[in-house]
Amino acid sequence: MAHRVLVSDPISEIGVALLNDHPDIEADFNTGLSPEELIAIIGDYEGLVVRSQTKVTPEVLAAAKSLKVIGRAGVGVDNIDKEAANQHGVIVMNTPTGNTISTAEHAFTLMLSAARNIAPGHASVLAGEFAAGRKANQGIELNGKRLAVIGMGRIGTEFVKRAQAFNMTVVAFDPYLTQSRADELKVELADTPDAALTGADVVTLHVPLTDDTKGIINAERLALMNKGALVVNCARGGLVDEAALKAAIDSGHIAGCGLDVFENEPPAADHPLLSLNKFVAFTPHLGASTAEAQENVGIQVAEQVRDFLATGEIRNAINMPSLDAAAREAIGPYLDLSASLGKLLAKLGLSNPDALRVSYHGPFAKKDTALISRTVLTNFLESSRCDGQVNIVNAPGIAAQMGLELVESTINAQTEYNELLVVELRKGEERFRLAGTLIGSSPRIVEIDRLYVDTNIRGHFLIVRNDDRPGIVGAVGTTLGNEKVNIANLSLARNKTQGNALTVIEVDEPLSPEIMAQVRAIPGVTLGTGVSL
Ligand SMILES: NC(=O)C1=CN([C@@H]2O[C@H](COP(=O)(O)OP(=O)(O)OC[C@H]3O[C@@H](n4cnc5c(N)ncnc54)[C@H](O)[C@@H]3O)[C@@H](O)[C@H]2O)C=CC1
Ligand SMILES: O=C(O)CCC(=O)C(=O)O
Repeated sequence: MAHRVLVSDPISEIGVALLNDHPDIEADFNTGLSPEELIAIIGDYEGLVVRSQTKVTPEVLAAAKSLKVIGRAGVGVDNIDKEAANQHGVIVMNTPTGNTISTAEHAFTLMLSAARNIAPGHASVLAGEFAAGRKANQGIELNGKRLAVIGMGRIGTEFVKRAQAFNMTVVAFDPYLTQSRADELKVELADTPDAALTGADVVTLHVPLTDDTKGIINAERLALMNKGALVVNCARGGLVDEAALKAAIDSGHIAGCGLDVFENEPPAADHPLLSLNKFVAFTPHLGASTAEAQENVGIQVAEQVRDFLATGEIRNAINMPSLDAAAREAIGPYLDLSASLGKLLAKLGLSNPDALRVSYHGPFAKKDTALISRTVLTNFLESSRCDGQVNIVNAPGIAAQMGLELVESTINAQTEYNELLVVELRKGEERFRLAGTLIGSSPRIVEIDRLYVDTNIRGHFLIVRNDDRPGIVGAVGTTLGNEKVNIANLSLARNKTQGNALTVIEVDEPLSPEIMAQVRAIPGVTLGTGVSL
């Protein structure tokens, strides 16, 4: 059956066509839906493509019983309830690069427009007040002025390049900007927003709206800027305390602002900032509204959603490690191995563990291991809980609710294998571990509870713990033979000091409870588990 995708905001036609061109995808373009209308139909769809108009609320996600992926044609995902998406196991992807240049150009335009009174000057010409408009609208030169940039990601960096061409000096605050990158970009690195704003003539914002950044430009910080400064916001409305900005402009300390975004969009007609008529430029969230940007993000979002639904490839997910074709090639066999190790841990390991530790021995460091660890966790939880609610997106949240800590470690000590993946359950002082590796390119399980085996990762298995004395494995084999169960493979391991042994028998079909009961009744068998991986 085709994967159904709802495109609920306008994206470029080429994006919708890309989705529909795939034989396994059926896309419906249905925009302008009310929240109730969206809730009524979302249950039919596996994919949802939005821009910023559609609000993906917890109520929408609760109704989205088949939804697997939300694609945002743009950067900011604040219109999508990430918590609820995680809880429902829905991957959220954005298209981080497609609108960078358009948005940087727009922000720069707002700075120039506010500085040179383009909007009030334009209005005066239209009103037939040429001379009066000329007299009233003397501007501010940007040459040599100090620019503070809050957020030096993709858009911030592009803005800076343009500002440097205008001979502005730049100071930047971004907690993830290193000194060496700041040196490379020829910007002064500030340790705090306060340090960036002190003595600045212009501030421009290029950060996502989060609990940390909400209201990042407030009355105290505006007061740190030079008299006559400008505020440019082409990121998100909630970043600026609008009342504080209006008060600072009214007081004459701040000259004006260029805003593409407002705390509530559209702003009310009587919004206090809209009454300003000098050093202002307002646009209706147009940062990414160019043909080029919309084509870029429309194509990117369609390709990402299509590839995820058709092949499982994950690109630009904000709630999942990425798995593109190259990464899949590098870690694909380990994903298969980690899924089997997770399931086996659930069958053989400790009940109610406190921690699941995933350790990487050998040159794993060059691989992106986050997805391997998450695959172990997901399969462990899925096989332990049987409620069908666990998936790779919500597994960390479910583990946290259960009080199960996922611990990852990289171990440099040499093992007899080039790379060894060890998964271990911990409960107080108790430990239970499994290990696997690649032999050639084949994933193999090579250790069960510190006993060395060599077995496949897929198939039906009988795992027997028994006293290490003659005849027991033979008796197990006879029981299987009597029941016409074919043995495909057998791996034996023994612990001489403890006098016990472990046998992993691969069989052609799942073992019935009756056969398992017969196996467990064999004298000397201490544990018998049937597992299908
Ligand atoms: N007006 C419009 O139409 C558009 C608006 N946007 C907005 O612009 C924002 C930035 O976009 P990009 O540059 O592409 O994102 P990005 O992810 O490349 O850059 C964001 C930067 O903010 C930094 N950051 C995060 N928290 C911070 C904090 N507390 N203080 C300072 N820096 C912090 C990050 O380290 C990162 O470098 C988006 O989140 C979106 O909200 C993006 C595109 C269009
Ligand atoms: O035009 C749009 O879809 C809004 C773009 C935007 O705000 C973003 O990409 O974060």
